[in-house]
Amino acid sequence: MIGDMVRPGAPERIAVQEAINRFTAEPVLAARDWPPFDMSAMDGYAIGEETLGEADQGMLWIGAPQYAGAPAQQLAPGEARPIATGAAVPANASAILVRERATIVRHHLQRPEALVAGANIRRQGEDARAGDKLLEPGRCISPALIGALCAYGVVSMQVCRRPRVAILALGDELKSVGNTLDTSIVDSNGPMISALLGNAGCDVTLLGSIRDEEFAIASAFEQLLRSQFEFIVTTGGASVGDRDLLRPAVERVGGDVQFHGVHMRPGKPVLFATHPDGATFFGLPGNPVAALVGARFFVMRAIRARLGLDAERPTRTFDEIPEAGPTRILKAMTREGSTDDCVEILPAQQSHMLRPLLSANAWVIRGGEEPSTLFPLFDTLNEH
Ligand SMILES: Nc1nc2c(c(=O)[nH]1)N[C@H]1C(S)=C(S)[C@@H](COP(=O)(O)OP(=O)(O)OC[C@H]3O[C@@H](n4cnc5c(N)ncnc54)[C@H](O)[C@@H]3O)O[C@H]1N2
Ligand code: MOO
Repeated sequence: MIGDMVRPGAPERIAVQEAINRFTAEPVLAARDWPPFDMSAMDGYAIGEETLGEADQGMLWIGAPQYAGAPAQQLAPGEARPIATGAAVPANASAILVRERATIVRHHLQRPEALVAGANIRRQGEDARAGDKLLEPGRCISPALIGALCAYGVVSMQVCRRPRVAILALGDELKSVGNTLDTSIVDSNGPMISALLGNAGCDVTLLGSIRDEEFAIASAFEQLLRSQFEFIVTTGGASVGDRDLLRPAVERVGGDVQFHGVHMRPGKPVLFATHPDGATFFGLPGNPVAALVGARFFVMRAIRARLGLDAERPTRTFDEIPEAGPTRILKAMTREGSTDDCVEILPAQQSHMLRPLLSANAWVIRGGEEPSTLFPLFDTLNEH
């Protein structure tokens, strides 16, 4: 449902150097050939066709060196031209003799052993041709892709705008990190969700906490809607207590609740709402692991849709017969190889227990009449 209700965002054009971890919104084409000209692959001597045969007693005179960045003139008859790696190869040169194989006698190159035509020459366009389609939409730009695109002459590209996300923690009891007494509750969810979504490429504004008052929460929402945040993510106040005021506040500002409550643990009270102005609300439960699960699986599903990406696929599906009852999302540790025996469900799965997160690297999703599946701890989006 989330995937159908969140649309891909508008693209923007950015410089290739700025594109790390951004997602392409349109195909990216090579702007020129690579290599852009016939180029020497070695430091050595450019030699003409007539010198390719067996070594003989003849000698070639040594011309002026050809360095990278200089245009290449034709070889003269009987010339062997010193050439640097990356330098343009003269049009009538047939091969490059590597420097270590060259025998120089009185400023002349002794005719070399037989060389194959084209030896040590990188041909223009052998890696990419101008106009080749390099990337489809929805590709994450990695450091390697930045290097390749620069070489292929790409200067800028259309990428998805970063999703703009506001994060607000609900709860009278919450204090920000560093401003706590021993008995205070630290707003740990805000920084955690901010880190998770920031890491996934979102433009995140972390707002801190707000007291449990419907009017105050609704006014904060009004302001966020006016500021055109696309995603308003809250934690806490999502359940059924007297002071759980998320839902009435969302409805007060015109939010349309699509679902509130999911048959799963942790994360049961999660809320998803849309707003006629285009914003999306996620109300995540206050219990820290429930908040993490909600951000990891529900908010990230929306972020994927917003970036034009498909739903995430599990890294593994188990043969296991599903249990009855709610879907369980279990912190797990996988070891190299990930065979059945290598997936350990960690102890202490309650949604206030953070200790298993110190070693977990995966989630096992079990129950809900589906085969059990395995997902990495975070959806970094990078492999797609
Ligand atoms: N009668 C029922 N009670 C509860 C139900 C239920 O179905 N019926 N569901 C339980 C489940 S499951 C969850 S999860 C929690 C979620 O409740 P809320 O979303 O309303 O969260 P709060 O009550 O505000 O807080 C719960 C817990 O989490 C701590 N918290 C809250 N915000 C933060 C934060 N930003 N950082 C760290 N910790 C936070 C808060 O202090 C509470 O200890 O409801 C159950 N109850
Ligand atoms: O589902 Mo609550 O999310 O158990 O902690």
